[in-house]
Parts: sequence; C-alpha cells; structure tokens
Amino acid sequence: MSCYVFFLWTEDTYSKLECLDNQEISVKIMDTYDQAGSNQERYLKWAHGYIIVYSITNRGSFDTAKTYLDAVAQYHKQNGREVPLALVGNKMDLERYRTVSKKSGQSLATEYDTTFHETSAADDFESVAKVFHSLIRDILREQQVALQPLVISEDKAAILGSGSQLTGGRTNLRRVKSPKTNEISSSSGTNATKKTDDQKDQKTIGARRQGVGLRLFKVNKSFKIFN
Ligand SMILES: Nc1nc2c(ncn2[C@@H]2O[C@H](COP(=O)(O)OP(=O)(O)OP(=O)(O)O)[C@@H](O)[C@H]2O)c(=O)[nH]1
Repeated sequence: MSCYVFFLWTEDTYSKLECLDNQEISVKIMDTYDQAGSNQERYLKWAHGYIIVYSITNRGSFDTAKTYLDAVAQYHKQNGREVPLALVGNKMDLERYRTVSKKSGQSLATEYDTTFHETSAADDFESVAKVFHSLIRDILREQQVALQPLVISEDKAAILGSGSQLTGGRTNLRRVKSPKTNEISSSSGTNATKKTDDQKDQKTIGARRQGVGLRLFKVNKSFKIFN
C-alpha cells in the first residue's frame, strides 16, 4: 500500500514576455499562498506592483482583500515607496450569486488609492488582460518618475538665493526630462504641433519609455498577485 501526500496549496511563480506599447517586458508573477504566521516580506520586498483579487460571490474573500491592502500599504509607507495596486472583483459571470456590490469594491479601491476592475476569468479573458496591462503601464510610469532626478528650478533657486523661505517643498521641485525624451520630442518637428494633445501625450510617453526601456527590460518587471 502506498501513501501519497499532496501539497494542494502552494505558491506559484510564472514568467511571461509581454509586448506592450511596442516594448518587450519580462513579467514575473507570483501567485501567493499565505498561511498563518507566514512571512509576507518575501513578496512585499520583491514586487513592483500588486493585483489583489476577491470573488464578488464571496464576502470573506473581500474582507481578506482588505487585510492584504492594509499589509501592502503599511509596508510601502514605511519604506517610502509608491507601488501601483489593482483591486479586482472576479467571477462577474456569477452575477446572480453576487454578495459584494460594485460600489463596495470601488469604495475600497478609493480608500487605498488603487485602480478598480471587475473581471471574469472564466468568460472574459480580455477583462483579465486589461488588468495586467493597466498595472504594467502604472509600474512603468512609476519607475519612470523614480528614475528622474529632482532639481530645484532656476527661478525658484533665484528666489531662495534672495532669502525667501522654502515653503511647500514639492512646488519648488521639478523633474528633469531625459535628454533622449527631448531629442525624440523635438525631432517630431512641425507635424507634432498639428497633432491633438492626446496624440502628443502618447508620443511623449512612448518616447520616454523607449528611453528607459532597455533598463527596465534588464531589471525585469515583476508582479505579485494576491489571489
Ligand atoms: N465561475 C467562475 N469561476 C472561476 C473564475 N475564476 C476562477 N474560478 C474558479 O474558482 C475556483 C478557484 O480558482 P483559483 O484560481 O484556484 O482561485 P484561488 O483563490 O487561487 O484559489 P486557491 O489559491 O486555490 O485558494 C476554481 O474552481 C476556478 O475554476 C471566474 O471568473 N468565474
């Protein structure tokens, strides 16, 4: 007679090469399983972004999502790091069994300053892909900001030099555009001036991403899923 022991609840990691906005990004996904007393730091340290998933048919999973949001928010507040989060209510195909309203999901997302989505992994693959793509873009944007040094603008420096008080710190600081961004933006010449503001924004964002793309690719985008 044989005895087999199966570990049904395990932590999984996956890697995927995503092509998003003409950029190749290596995405690492950790699907966690937390037991009582488990060390959450292992993924809190590791992740660049989080997708926290609950089932719209299960109030308990919504309450658990809140505890995860708390853990993530507290950890990153202590470490002074902004990390993009997405809160997801899954199983939309089971609307008739819904126990967590969309409004409750939205309020929780607002409370923790996360994006909010409802999906159906069973019926609507696009809705799931959209969550990932939106988070990848948020992470890229966040890292883009983090990569740019802060300087005091010349006009404010002049004011400071004349003995004025520095008030409201942030207003006196601006981010430096990377040379590559300026180069690409200006090379688009007069055609660019005819484009709508939206198109211009797209172009600038695209150019910035190109500028940091290789670095980001080397570093690898990593995601963590709470499920
Ligand atoms: N109807 C429906 N079922 C789903 C959906 N997503 C997942 N499921 C089912 O829900 C069950 C749990 O899915 P999992 O992906 O294992 O969820 P989980 O929270 O990771 O579960 P554990 O980690 O094993 O606790 C499985 O039977 C899935 O087939 C969905 O969008 N709709």
